[in-house]
Amino acid sequence: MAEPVLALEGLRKQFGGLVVTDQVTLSVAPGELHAVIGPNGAGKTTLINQISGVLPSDSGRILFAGHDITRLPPHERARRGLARTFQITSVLPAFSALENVAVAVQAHAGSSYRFVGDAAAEPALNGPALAALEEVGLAERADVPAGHLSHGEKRALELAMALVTEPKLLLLDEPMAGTGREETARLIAVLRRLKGRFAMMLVEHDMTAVFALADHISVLIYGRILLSGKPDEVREDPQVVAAYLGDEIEFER
Ligand SMILES: Nc1ncnc2c1ncn2[C@@H]1O[C@H](COP(=O)(O)OP(=O)(O)OP(=O)(O)O)[C@@H](O)[C@H]1O
Repeated sequence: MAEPVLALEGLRKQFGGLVVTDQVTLSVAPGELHAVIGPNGAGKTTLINQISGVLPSDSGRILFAGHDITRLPPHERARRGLARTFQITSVLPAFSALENVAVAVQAHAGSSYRFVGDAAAEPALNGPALAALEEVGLAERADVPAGHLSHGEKRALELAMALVTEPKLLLLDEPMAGTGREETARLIAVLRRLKGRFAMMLVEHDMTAVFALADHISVLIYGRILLSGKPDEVREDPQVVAAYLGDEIEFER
């Protein structure tokens, strides 16, 4: 079996007396989409924060592309190809969609390009930026100010901004949150197209999205992995259904 892109070994995080993640061990294979599901407060966002480095882990190890990154700061993890998407902070509303992605291309390129106020004027930035917008279905909206995009389009834009960093792993934290049915379907289609090219870890409450996309699902309950397996195994596990999925899963059949 190919070396996993990401391997978590016994990861743990405690806030005061509250153990939020505990003994979390899982791995994400190259090109695999691994979904982490679980009820509110299960520790999913904390886990994503531990992986991206925003939160230091109390114990356990994080291996990324075979290297121990447990103690590295977030920017160093990002530089190695660990991209987190759907952070509200990243989009500049007054800039066009294309300019936003061009700025991300520029940031990734580092000092090779100098920012002179109009990043999108630089063809070397525009080319990859437009290609990324095409990948997420936003090419026709390239000139629209990001602030005027719909909620789902903004999420697709954030995804395009992550893609230009040439990630080895995309961490997707509830990309479908707040999107309508149609936009969810569009985002699912985008992620399905990207599947196989990037390894992805998806934290998501929308079970339609999870079961449409995941190759592997881990169920987190009270910070611990209750079950990790193929979607069909998870769907049919009586413990999981009882603890969490219930009617939602009936709905997805
Ligand atoms: N910085 C913090 N300090 C103290 N407690 C925290 C902190 N961050 C999270 N928690 C607690 O940790 C628990 C897990 O939170 P977390 O946000 O990781 O869960 P989640 O599975 O992502 O939930 P949701 O599905 O609602 O987003 C919650 O009880 C939360 O209140």
